[in-house]
Amino acid sequence: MAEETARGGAARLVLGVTEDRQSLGDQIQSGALSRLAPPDRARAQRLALATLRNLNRADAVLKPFLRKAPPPAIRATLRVAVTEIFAEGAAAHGVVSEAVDLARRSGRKTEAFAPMVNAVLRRAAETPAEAWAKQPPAPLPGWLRGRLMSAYGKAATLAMEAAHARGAPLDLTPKDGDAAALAARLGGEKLPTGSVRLTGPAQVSDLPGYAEGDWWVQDAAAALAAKALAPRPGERVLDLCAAPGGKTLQLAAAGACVTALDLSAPRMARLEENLARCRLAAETVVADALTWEGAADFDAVLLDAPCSATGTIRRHPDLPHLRDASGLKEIAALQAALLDRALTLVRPGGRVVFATCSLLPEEGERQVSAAIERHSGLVADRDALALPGVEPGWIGAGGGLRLRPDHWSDRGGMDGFFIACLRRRD
Ligand SMILES: C[S@@+](CC[C@H](N)C(=O)[O-])C[C@H]1O[C@@H](n2cnc3c(N)ncnc32)[C@H](O)[C@@H]1O
Repeated sequence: MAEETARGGAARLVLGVTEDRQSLGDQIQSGALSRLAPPDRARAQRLALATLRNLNRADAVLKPFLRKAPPPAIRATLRVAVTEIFAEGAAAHGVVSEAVDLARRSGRKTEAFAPMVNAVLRRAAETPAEAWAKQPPAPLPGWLRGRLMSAYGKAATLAMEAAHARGAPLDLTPKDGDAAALAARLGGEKLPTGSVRLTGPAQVSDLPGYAEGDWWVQDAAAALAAKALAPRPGERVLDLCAAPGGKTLQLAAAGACVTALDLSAPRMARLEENLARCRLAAETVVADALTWEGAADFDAVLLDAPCSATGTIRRHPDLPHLRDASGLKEIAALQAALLDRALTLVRPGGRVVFATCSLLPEEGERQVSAAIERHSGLVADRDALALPGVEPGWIGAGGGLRLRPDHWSDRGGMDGFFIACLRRRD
């Protein structure tokens, strides 16, 4: 497939996800868009994300005009083209002629399909816009949908699917905590929880204050974990699964003495870059949290555990194509082991914040109830979750904060997250 245009790059990314089960991140990191200039690279990514969020709509618009399934590369080109026309409002003429060109230039196998691409897209482009709009949001894969239905019911699950289709705005955390000033500076919205939200496309590194490290990108839901830990200046805080460091930055900005630990050296290198850009300091350790022999007297430990990442589908629409339920048991067992480990590293009376960017109770509520059963004297501190902007209904019976993509649906949603603050009473 030709790569030298943003549309070609987008089709290649979509194909990589749907056919090769390769994440967008991995493809981009391994150079899938390296032949494009930076603005086209960004456009290719945006278009691939939009296409993956709208695959069912694209397929519904294309279906009446396809007599049989086209080869995967052609299908990806068609899907990207109709997404650009219907979701982004691009002029059909230019989109169709480039898609035909792409088919022609992409190799012998696809060349023969160029006339078909032309005929199908010309007719599909005439489809009334309502045919696109009336399609329901893409259903989640059965393994995930079933679990969400059991946990939250049908209406909430459909609302989450709708939130996934809408995508995610860009949320920032101000280093000095002054969300009103940052919102005014960048023309964003100050969110009730203290993050700043920007809508519309933005090149992050071009925004005022990026180079100076005045803020960092962090979803509003993710920002609540460090807020629940409420670090005080001078407190010794361990960030146990720290990279790439959004929460480390929050803890350090609050004046805590932070030890940031992560298993992954490349991810820790990104954490160090982030600290340097924001002119913040933390001790950094590359180690396995399960075997690391550190001091066991931290005032607080933040455990942002590895998880299914099902709370981040708004920004990672490739995820439902890549994951299935296999591995869930293992990751839940790792979370329990990490939580047990975190509890050994905090001083008596200290606190452990457990967080995952997952929508699944087995990676959230059930982890906390099981830990409380395993450890006498351990309690979930509900008061720690009574933070500005947190609605009381988001705090569950077990004392954990359940955040979902359909929360704040009128202001652009939030990532799915679970956060609990545990205290050792021994
Ligand atoms: C959800 S991410 C952390 C995100 C981070 N807290 C932030 O706010 O930017 C989970 C991290 O856990 C790390 N990890 C996984 N297993 C680990 C282990 N056994 N010990 C330490 N870190 C681990 C991964 O490398 C990954 O960076």
